[in-house]
Amino acid sequence: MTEVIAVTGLTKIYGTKRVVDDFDITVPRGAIYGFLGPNGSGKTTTIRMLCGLLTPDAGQGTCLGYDIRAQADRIKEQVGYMTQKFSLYEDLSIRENLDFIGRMYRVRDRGARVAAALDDLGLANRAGQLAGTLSGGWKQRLALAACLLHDPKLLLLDEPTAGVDPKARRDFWDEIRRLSGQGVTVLVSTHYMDEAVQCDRIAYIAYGKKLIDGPSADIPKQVGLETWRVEGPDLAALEVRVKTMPGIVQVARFGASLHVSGTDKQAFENTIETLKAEGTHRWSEQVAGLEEAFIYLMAGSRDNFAATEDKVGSS
Ligand SMILES: Nc1ncnc2c1ncn2[C@@H]1O[C@H](COP(=O)(O)OP(=O)(O)OP(=O)(O)O)[C@@H](O)[C@H]1O
Repeated sequence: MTEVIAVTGLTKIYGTKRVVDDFDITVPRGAIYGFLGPNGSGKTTTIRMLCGLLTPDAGQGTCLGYDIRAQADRIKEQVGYMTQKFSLYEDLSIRENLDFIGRMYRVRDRGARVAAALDDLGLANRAGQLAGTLSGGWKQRLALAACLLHDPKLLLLDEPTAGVDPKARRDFWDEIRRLSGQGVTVLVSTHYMDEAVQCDRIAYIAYGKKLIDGPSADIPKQVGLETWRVEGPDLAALEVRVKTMPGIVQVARFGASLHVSGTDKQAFENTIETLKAEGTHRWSEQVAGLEEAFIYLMAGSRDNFAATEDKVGSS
């Protein structure tokens, strides 16, 4: 099986809200697939339908070769799911938590597996410490270790490093890369650019619909940003002025330069010509990268939950 997830038409409706709307996705084995999108856009609901925790209102397909409707229990056994909030027991010790998860999944050689996980984590000498006393970064490493105990073939990570410092995020991603290298497939929802750039493929979701999907390298093209880089004096003042000019949809600071982007080719190029003619700054055309595309997508995203509530309220 080369496709770990293959679903079409996935839909979930709560009341009058289609929180996931006709969602298709194919995830190849070993891929790191990023789910990007604003709050309330349906990422968690999608993940929960894929792993058999939630029954879709429409749609069909397979996850790990099992039917997402008829064989949800089989899927749950083989998936590692790390939820947004720390879901282990804060008043159990680190070892007790791992042992409990091992029992739940009926892990063979549980004692040895837990000991190995503690060693891998570097927590063997703190195994008796209560999980609730760990820092955010350590809690997240423990949660990852717990959801790996039963050797899942698919990892579903829902904003796994929210609120975790950059160093701990990097360590976490080193581990994810290592797992992916071993053939574990990873689906991860994220709001962070440094996580998005780690993904092989990206799907961008808003209002429950998938708007963009493809290999990370293709995303900037799909977003359709034209970008110029500008260097020179007083970039702060230039930034304020350029933002209001016709055809400009984004001005982002990259070190000692600005990246100025537009989507309407004609209007954008007219404005760039006007600015270049001023002769005060150095302008060079730039191939838009994932960073610009990510900033553009996330900046254009209102909180979908609030937006939906507005719509409901005003109707
Ligand atoms: N059990 C439920 N009952 C009613 N509405 C729900 C339920 N679960 C989710 N929703 C709504 O569905 C929408 C999508 O929520 P979901 O948590 O899937 O989004 P998300 O993209 O994961 O957001 P976030 O990044 O904030 O976690 C939201 O408007 C949410 O309020």
